[in-house]
Amino acid sequence: MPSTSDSVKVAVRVRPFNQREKNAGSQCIISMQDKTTNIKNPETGDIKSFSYDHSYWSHDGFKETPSGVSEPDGSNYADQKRLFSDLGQGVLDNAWQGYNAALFAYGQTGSGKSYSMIGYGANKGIVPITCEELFKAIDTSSDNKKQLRVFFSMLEIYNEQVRDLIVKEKPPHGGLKIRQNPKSGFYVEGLKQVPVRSYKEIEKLMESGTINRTTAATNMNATSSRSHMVITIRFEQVLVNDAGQSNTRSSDINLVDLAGSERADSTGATGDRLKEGSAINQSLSTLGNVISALADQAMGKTKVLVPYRDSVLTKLLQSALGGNSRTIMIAALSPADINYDETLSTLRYADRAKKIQNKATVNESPTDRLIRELKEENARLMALLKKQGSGDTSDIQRMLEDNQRKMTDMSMSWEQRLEQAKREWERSIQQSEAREEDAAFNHFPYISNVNEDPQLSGVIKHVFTTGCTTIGRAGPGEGAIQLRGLGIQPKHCEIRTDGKKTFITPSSKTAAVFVNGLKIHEKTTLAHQDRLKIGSGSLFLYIGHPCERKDTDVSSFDFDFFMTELAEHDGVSVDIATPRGTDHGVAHDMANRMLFQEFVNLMPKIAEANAISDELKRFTKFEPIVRSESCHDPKGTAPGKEVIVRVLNTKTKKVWIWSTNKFYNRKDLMDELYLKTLDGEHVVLTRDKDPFWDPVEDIFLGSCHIMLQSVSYCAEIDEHFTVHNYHGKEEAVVHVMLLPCNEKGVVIEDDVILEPRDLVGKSINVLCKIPQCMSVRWISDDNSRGVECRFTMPYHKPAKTRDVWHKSYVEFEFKQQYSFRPVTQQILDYLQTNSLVLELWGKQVSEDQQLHQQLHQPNGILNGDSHMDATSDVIGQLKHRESELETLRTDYEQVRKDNFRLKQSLMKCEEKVKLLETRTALQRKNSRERAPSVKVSPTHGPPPAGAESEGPHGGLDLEFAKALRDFFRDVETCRTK
Ligand SMILES: Nc1ncnc2c1ncn2[C@@H]1O[C@H](COP(=O)(O)OP(=O)(O)OP(=O)(O)O)[C@@H](O)[C@H]1O
Repeated sequence: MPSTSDSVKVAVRVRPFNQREKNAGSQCIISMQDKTTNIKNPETGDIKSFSYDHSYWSHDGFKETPSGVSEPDGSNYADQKRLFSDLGQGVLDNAWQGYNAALFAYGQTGSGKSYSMIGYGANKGIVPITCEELFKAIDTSSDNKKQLRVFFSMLEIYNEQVRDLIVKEKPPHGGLKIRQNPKSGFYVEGLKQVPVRSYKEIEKLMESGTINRTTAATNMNATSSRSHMVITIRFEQVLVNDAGQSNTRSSDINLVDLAGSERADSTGATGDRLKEGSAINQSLSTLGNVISALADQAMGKTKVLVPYRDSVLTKLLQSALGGNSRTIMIAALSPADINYDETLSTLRYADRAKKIQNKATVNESPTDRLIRELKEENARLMALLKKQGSGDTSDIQRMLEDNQRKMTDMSMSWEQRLEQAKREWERSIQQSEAREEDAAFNHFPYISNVNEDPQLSGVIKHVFTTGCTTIGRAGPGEGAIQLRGLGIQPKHCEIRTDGKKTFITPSSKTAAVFVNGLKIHEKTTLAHQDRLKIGSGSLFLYIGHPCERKDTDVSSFDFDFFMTELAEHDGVSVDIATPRGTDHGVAHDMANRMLFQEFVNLMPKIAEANAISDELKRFTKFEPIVRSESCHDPKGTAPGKEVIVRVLNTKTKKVWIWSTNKFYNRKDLMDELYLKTLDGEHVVLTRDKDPFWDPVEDIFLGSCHIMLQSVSYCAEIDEHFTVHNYHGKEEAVVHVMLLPCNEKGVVIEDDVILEPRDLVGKSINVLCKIPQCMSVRWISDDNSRGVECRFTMPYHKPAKTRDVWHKSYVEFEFKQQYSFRPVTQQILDYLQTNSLVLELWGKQVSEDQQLHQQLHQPNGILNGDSHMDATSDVIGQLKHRESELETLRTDYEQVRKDNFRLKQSLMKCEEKVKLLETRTALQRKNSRERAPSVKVSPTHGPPPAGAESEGPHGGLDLEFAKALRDFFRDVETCRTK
């Protein structure tokens, strides 16, 4: 069979700026010459260059034809046609020759993967063009002796579960199973492979697959950027010779749109004790590991283990990566400076991938031989089944059924298979056609879904005919739209239209409905192109009555638009996104734009986490905060800002501060937990696996700046300073004294000097006192919080006051003497231009301590109405502890039983040994007394054949042999246990 050794072909493509990047005034950091791609570090100006098989410039230099196709404007702009002729055509040629082919798109969310693979509107991507061209070639093929067959399948991998996108129904619990065939490798059991006759049919299947994907994504709270989509086109050429023998040449073309690469590795979550826990990105990180291992192998490293088995994606694509396939990878790049880190990591990833060597073989064999092989395989499996007896044979049974199905398929004529598929699929395809026709979008107002992935936007539409429509989680009924997204209540809101006007009304105070970024509480009129957010993440664009639709272009109302609008209503843009051209310089300007982007990306995830917490009754509230570094900076002018997440347990009142990376990691785990609950699993988590829980920690509450200039003049400071928190709000008032003193710490009054320079070479002594802190907001009623002050006097070690608990008027009674000896000009300069930063830190009692306190407080937790809240809180915690204890008890009980059984077996064995010893001695004695011609049974091992019929004492020998056998079996059982 012909085979070729080929390295993976790699192409990179840079897209135009998106609206958000344009609004932020982004700079393009990518440039290309021929096959080389360069990236510029926006902060240092350093340039790194990479060379690939193709470098596609699609950033600018294009014009749009009247039909909406982007074409080069006399420039080197790489359009969709060029990508197809460079990459897609090769895939097709390979398929005709019988080679497997694979095409991957890799890159961060929104970098243009789907644009290259699937395309948008008139700009069709490689997948549709390849399918279209395949059918064009099939239709013009004049070879009558060849039968050409095409099969289509489409699946999605999310959270290591496989879903068939062609099937509307929910996949079985845990998703479709991955099985391994000793010859053909891994495959998805029960995945529909639909025989198709035309490109039109593929288009319909892709359309319905996209609807299924969108519905699943909204129901499961899974944005598509977290899932992988694999489309497989199987192309078979069956050649029948004059003698009627047929030969099948086949090719699997795998077209893979990968999840956004920004979360490919969990290193970002360093420092989080649960960083290894999540499976959501397992496929993507394993893909990276597989590519690295294969690249190492290609560079001559030996003993490299390629971890294909570590994820669903890499199992399914084993042949595409280092196996029997010709493979192409498209790395999609954002041009914007704010995405520098991510784009650089994509370029590095692509650089590694190009080293991989594949060994593609033509898949060709006589059909009869394929059937014969399947029959032989089944005969072998049957034999195995018999041998296995009553053991677990489900895997063998499944393989047998699978082979049987393949044989039936092969023996059916192509026409019969098409007919069967037609019957199966036509109804559902017709239904979706009918739905569109019936929808009457042209006559009535409607809402159209908006998704993070533009491919999934505008896929689901709900029309409002005159009257009232209820929206909610409750089952569909007359005049009802069922939405299952997060934070949607059974009856969430209603939309009423009277033929001219449309109104939306939330059904309760707690039902979250936002119109154009603003939360509404009462009946609100909707206007054409209004943006709706229902619950915590279901986004829709409202399309008004036909008479209102003056502007029909809705392309600008994408996910970004929604998020930016919501963020602006939260006051985010004003605070953190300083407009370009302000006096902070380019670096600061970029930092602000990055911060704004990070905040906007974080907001919807925070809303989802809050909704999950509500639904799972975890009493945890997440809040994004922009932390200014000036809080900790002695000059108070540090421009740096950082987005962090404040986490509050509303029951225990414990607070944590998480980095955004830690939050994203925990959010993955929350998503997994939520999915399990949706699947009907009752999950009891111990604390060490709980994404909502962490041990208590000290919390930075705020700081105040005390100018040190007075110290350099030996002037006293005795003032009350306001401690401001991250929001700039008053957190407490602290009384601080910096009093000039002598070396013994005795305060010197009225000895201010006029010229600090005179102090050079001498000493400054200062007594620092922090007597009290007042109006501390942090202190709660439940006696579980305390505070302390921390600061670092310049040129001295960090210091802190004592911690004081449960009081909002705190007496620290702190006193410490500091000396600057000898005073240098440098010290004086520092004192004259800097401040002492006094930080107020919140302390928290651990939950276990709190529980203990509550149990032992004078009135006891179980008495009195005033303790109701504390009581239910403690009872909740006790129940949780009890369930953990119960799990441990069950485990312990199991181990104890096993132990008991083992001991019993051992005792039995010992008894048998004794019995056997006695019998052996008796037998020896007997045989000595008998005639010497009588055979003696061996003392070890089973008796020889025919021993039962020997002599008058055969019965005793038999019993003896049986006892021996039992003995050996028991010893064996003990050993294996
Ligand atoms: N070459 C291009 N020319 C014009 N527009 C492009 C190009 N590439 C991408 N875009 C636009 O950028 C946006 C994001 O692209 P796309 O949806 O393909 O990203 P993605 O990487 O697939 O994102 P996701 O991970 O969410 O699926 C889309 O609006 C798309 O139209």
